[in-house]
Amino acid sequence: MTNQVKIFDTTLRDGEQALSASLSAKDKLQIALALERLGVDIIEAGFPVSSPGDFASVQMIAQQVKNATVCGLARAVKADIDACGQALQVAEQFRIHTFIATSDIHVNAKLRKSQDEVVEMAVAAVKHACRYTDDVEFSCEDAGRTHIDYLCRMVEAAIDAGASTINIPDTVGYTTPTEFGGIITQLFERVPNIDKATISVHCHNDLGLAVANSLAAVEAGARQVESTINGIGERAGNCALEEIAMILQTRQSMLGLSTNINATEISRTSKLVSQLCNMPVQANKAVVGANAFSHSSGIHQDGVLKAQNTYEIMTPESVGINKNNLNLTSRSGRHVIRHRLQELGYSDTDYDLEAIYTSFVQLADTKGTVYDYDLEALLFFDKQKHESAFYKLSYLQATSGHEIIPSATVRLQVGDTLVTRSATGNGPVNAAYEAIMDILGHQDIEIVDFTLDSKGEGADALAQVSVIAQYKNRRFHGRGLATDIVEAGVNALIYVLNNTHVADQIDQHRQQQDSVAGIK
Ligand SMILES: CC(=O)SCCNC(=O)CCNC(=O)[C@H](O)C(C)(C)COP(=O)(O)OP(=O)(O)OC[C@H]1O[C@@H](n2cnc3c(N)ncnc32)[C@H](O)[C@@H]1OP(=O)(O)O
Ligand SMILES: CC(C)C(=O)C(=O)O
Ligand SMILES: [Mg+2]
Repeated sequence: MTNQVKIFDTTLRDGEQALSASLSAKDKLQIALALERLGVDIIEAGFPVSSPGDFASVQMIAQQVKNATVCGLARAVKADIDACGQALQVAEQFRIHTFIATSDIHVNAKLRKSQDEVVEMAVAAVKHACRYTDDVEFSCEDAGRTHIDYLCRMVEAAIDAGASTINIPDTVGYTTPTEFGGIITQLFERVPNIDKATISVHCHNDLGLAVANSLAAVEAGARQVESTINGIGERAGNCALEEIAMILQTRQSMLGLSTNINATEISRTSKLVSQLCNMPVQANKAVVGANAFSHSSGIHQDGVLKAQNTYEIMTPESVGINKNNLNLTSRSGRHVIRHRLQELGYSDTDYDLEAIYTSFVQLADTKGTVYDYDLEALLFFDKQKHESAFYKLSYLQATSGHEIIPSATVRLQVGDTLVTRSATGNGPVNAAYEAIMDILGHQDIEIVDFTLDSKGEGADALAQVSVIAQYKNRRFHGRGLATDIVEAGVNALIYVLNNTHVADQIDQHRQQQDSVAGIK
């Protein structure tokens, strides 16, 4: 048996089933090309019979993707298989995936057929699909709840009919790893022609076991895993591609298995899918969550600073993330504070670590995460910081709507002077930001993250904007809250500007001290 596990991606088919808004053909193509770069073996691009739009996007993907097999789904129905064959035939390599349910509950209640009739439909479907291609996959829907004798009978019949891949789905995420691995073992033991097909698994996550069940199946001999980026899919989703791929890579010496996945593309692909599908990734999601490579507690941060593998079983770089993240929170300790201050250019003699640490813990208790600026402010100006804001909003008017150019007028108090500017932009927030940048004389401030949240429920919720900006070599965080989204955005930027202003003062102060001490 081969040690190579094929990765079958069904983000565009099972994943898409779970989206509140369908993806456009252009979005689907963009995802398919990202999956190709990621190195998946098979891309299930859609269900061509379901709509003319799906047919067209499967066809477009089949035309453009060259380095993966493009696949389409079809019920055990001639018209579905014909639609699949027609959409896919332009591809360099394609697969028809046909399926029918095999559990008693589905056969009786949903299909309303006898078991014999269902076997006949499956065999006829596989044979019909083989008229288009040798690469035919057959799935026993709800295999996880199918009686093992009937499952063995169905698998044998489908292989005899010409299926080269047999997929065993746990359609409703009902099984447990030992149980699911046991089903795969029994198929290998009891189906006489099993060696003529690749055994695949397709696990859903209703009990949070999709990845564990897929792994158990692979350990029992399955050599294809069906999965989706970020685990999106029907209900609680499917086996997360990035998780199973990183399990096989990280534990390769124990499992002895490999895939064609280029793991350094994982982060980028995850972000693309999350953005186009409008499905945020939870911060603590394995491999791709914002916190997957963040360390927040002092003991861990100390460990990671001494040796990264104390708390990292894979590197962020291995999945395409630049660097791990050491969050400064009230759980942090002195080692990480000293490390961060060193990164910001301060040497041990510039500050009293014990005094800074005491103020830091107090600030972190009230603020949550402490950013670079906050840390520096503790060194110099903390107390005065907010009392004497250098920039204050004095007036804001923004206009936006359908078919008008968004514009904004902003009046800022800059020290003792009032300055007013107007600008246009691609939206009212952008226009207001342009006006502010004009007031500042286009200082070198880059907005690297802009997050808008609603605080409260319903349309009258408050808008909270969080902005992270890069200024010189530091990152500044600002938050703004208002009933108006534009005002919240402007408040967040002004918060940042006041911090950059203080940072400039700190720099001047340090330069003066250095020159007094005779340092160039
Ligand atoms: C587990 C899975 O994820 S399976 C894939 C699920 N994905 C989708 O359903 C998305 C695409 N589906 C669609 O666009 C539509 O459901 C279509 C075009 C396939 C069918 O639409 P309709 O003809 O209107 O049927 P509808 O969806 O209401 O009902 C499904 C019919 O297919 C039958 N059916 C379900 N699965 C299969 C199968 N694998 N093979 C044959 N018939 C099947 C059902 O028994 C039902 O038949 P009935 O009309 O005789 O009762
Ligand atoms: C069509 C099949 C493979 C499926 O999505 C499932 O059973 O969950
Ligand atoms: Mg599914």
